[in-house]
Amino acid sequence: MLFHVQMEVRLPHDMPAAQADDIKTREKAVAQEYQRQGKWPHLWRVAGRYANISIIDVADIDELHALLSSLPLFPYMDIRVTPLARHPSAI
Ligand SMILES: O=C(O)C[C@H]1C=CC(=O)O1
Repeated sequence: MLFHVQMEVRLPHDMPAAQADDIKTREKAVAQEYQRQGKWPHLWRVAGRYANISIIDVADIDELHALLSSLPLFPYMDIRVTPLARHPSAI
């Protein structure tokens, strides 16, 4: 199943820089592992915002939730999910 996912990162302004850097380093490793597994085929930065638009390819909504909630930045992200169905005109 494909999901369009928009993630907006909102780190607390008073979070120490070292803690933020550690979370971002761990986030990158986890996100890249999901990409290697083929579960995260698209990851795009939204220009001008600390946000991304992603396509996630997983078996079902429970796996999607497990993936998203495993991300180190999960507690600091506003996440919007749109399930995608095949368009009848798509070739
Ligand atoms: O930077 C972001 O958009 C947030 C998050 C999503 C993947 C990743 O590596 O970081």
